[in-house]
Amino acid sequence: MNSQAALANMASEVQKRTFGSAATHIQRNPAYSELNSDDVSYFKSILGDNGVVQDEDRIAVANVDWMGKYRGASQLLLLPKNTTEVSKILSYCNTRRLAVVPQGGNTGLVGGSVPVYDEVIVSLAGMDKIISFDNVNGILTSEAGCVLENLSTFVENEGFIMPLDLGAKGSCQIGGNISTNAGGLRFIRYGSLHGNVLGLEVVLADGTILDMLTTLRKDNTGYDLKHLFIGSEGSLGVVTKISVLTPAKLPATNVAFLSCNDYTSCQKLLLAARRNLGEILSAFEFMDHHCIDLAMRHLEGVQNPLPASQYKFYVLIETTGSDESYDKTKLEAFLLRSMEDGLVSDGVIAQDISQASNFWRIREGISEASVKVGAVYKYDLSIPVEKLYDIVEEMRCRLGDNAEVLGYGHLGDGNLHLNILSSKYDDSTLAQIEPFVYEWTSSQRGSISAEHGLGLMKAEKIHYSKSPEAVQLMASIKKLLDPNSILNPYKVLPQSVL
Ligand SMILES: O=C(O)CC[C@@H](O)C(=O)O
Ligand SMILES: [Zn+2]
Repeated sequence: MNSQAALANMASEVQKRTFGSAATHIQRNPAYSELNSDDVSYFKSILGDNGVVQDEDRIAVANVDWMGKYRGASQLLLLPKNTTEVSKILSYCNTRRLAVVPQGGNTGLVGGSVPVYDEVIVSLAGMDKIISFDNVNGILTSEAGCVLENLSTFVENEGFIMPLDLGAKGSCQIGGNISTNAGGLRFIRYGSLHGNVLGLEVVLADGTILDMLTTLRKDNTGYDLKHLFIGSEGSLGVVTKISVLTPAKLPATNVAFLSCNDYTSCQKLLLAARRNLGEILSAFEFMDHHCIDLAMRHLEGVQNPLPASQYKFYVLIETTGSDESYDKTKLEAFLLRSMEDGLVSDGVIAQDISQASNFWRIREGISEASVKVGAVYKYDLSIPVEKLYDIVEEMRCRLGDNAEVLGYGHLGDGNLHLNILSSKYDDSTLAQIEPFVYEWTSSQRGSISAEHGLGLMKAEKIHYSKSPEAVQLMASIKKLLDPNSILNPYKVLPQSVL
């Protein structure tokens, strides 16, 4: 097969295997070169044989996302061990016009971390060293490929915690977390990575190493450029080192698992929790009963904390503070009062770590359980809390028996995860969901990507949440930093503006 025919074949294969409206009409950009044997030799000369992976099985793993939904056709996986090697890779790819996908733990949900066509995959997995920890100020500096859970364990041994926690912590990498501006379960208490990341080292598309790796809390010297890279999904540069502010670890954590009879009660409970638990409130997560049913069906070893009856909604509340008995008494009093006020129908406070882990396993495991069913359409929306559940109900009406619709997420942050489970991916189901879900979110002035990014899935949908002027400005920034558009192509921004 000649190379043109091979590419055409690859394109149609990618379209067949990659599901989602965004992917189906994007053509491979002909401006990109095709990889040749000289390129491979060059990469071997800088990375050694072990840093250049051509083994089909290993590349196959890196070509597909963890849901098995987005699949590229890359033939090359590179494993740099330091920033200089990343710089040499990008400088070469930029000159050669080879497109690149930076890859962290590949736990994303929007097809942002896998190739679309034959992009070279640059994995940060080999850059996983902790560089320093300032245990007076709680400032961690590390390479970007460190797995979040390893960093959590490290800082916890020092008496601190990571400001970020999420279900994928065992595989996701801090560089990927920062590149997607991951939100997660501690957002309500510690806020966004825009606030917690102090410094970054980033390699630009032409290989320039941009040293912004400060550990200062305050620094108003000019534009704060790191923010451009937090949440830009590897489309403006590759994050190679990070410094993060880690909050002190507090000794008392309590977790309650509650049920509510209706969504209005969940909202009122959130307000009551903010008022009554105040600064010790560290998580407020909600799930509808479809989520609990799914978790019980598909997660091994979990137990329903409230098995007596089926309730409509469940809420997980966590408090973290400095006084175990004071905090527990406060949470118990809050729970009792909420029951008297009719906001909570039933509830239980974890009596030990294993009960607390079971509560969290249910909440964190919903995403994992959702991909065991067949096909899952995932939407990650920011919507004003009072309207947040309306879209779940609208979707149920639209889809009827064709699908199971789940609503859960970080209620305390106004972030809904709308998951639609179906037996298989098909265009007719998709047509019932999109563009309605985006139009509806836009009509509420919500965001079509609260915390997962746009990736490939929503690159062409950005206009539902951003004005044409804002998108144009983003395109200008992309062209300035990556004029040959080699970094993570087809993602984040629509092709039409680039
Ligand atoms: O899979 C999803 O839709 C959500 C994943 C994650 O953000 C969560 O909060 O569990
Ligand atoms: Zn989430």
